[in-house]
Amino acid sequence: MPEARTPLLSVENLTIAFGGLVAVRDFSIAVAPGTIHALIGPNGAGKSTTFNCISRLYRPNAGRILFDGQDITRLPSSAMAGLGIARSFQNLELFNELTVYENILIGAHCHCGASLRDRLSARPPHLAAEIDRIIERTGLGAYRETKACNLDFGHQKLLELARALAIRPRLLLLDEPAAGLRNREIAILDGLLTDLARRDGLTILLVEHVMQLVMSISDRVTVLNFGTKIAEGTPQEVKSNPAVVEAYLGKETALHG
Ligand SMILES: Nc1ncnc2c1ncn2[C@@H]1O[C@H](COP(=O)(O)OP(=O)(O)OP(=O)(O)O)[C@@H](O)[C@H]1O
Repeated sequence: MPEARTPLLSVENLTIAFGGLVAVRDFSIAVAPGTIHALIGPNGAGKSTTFNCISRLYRPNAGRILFDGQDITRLPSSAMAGLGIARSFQNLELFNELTVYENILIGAHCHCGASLRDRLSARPPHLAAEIDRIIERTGLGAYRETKACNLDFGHQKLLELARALAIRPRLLLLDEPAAGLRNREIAILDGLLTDLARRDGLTILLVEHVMQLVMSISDRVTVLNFGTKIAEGTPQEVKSNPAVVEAYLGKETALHG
């Protein structure tokens, strides 16, 4: 059972406040290697804040974050890629004037700390083959030389995911990867994420509102409400949990993905 394995990522008793507002309180989560774990909850529940603590953009007031047994709570966000932690953002963070290939190339070079220009000019052949594999896998084959700004929204989202994959992560943190996607694109994302976890053994933690995707791909689901964990379990367990249904009251249909 995946749940019994030593977690790749553990968040222990995380608390973070903005002024007087406690955004996340005493929150813990354990993400087993090779699994897909979803973090869900109503708007303002603290999901992105938790993500920002894990990827070291925010500094928690209390608690610990362990990656593969190493305490990363005080490490800078710039150290994450080197450890094998990649993330995508809710608001896309692409280089609009660069092509699909170049955006992924920059992701692939992120370990080396070189300038943007150096990263673009250094094109070792082994990387080219790897980037082309990522481009094909993420369904961007027809857009290799297209500038990011000329892609439609769905393909821009896939490009963000492709760039995250280029760092060869062990842990992928995805902030609302399905937001704004059409059903057909969600189906592609579903297949891709499932394949990355099942075939490549990648560990994925995602924040997502699209319940159709969450319920389809997740091994475990953790539910936050008002900064506090209110439920955790398999998609089926979480879906029928009264506290979860109540948190989503008025939005119950959103849970039946
Ligand atoms: N940088 C910040 N400064 C002040 N308050 C913040 C900051 N970031 C988040 N918050 C507050 O913390 C709470 C949790 O916000 P957060 O964005 O983590 O929720 P969320 O679950 O990701 O919501 P959504 O699903 O709408 O993205 C909210 O009340 C929000 O206003």
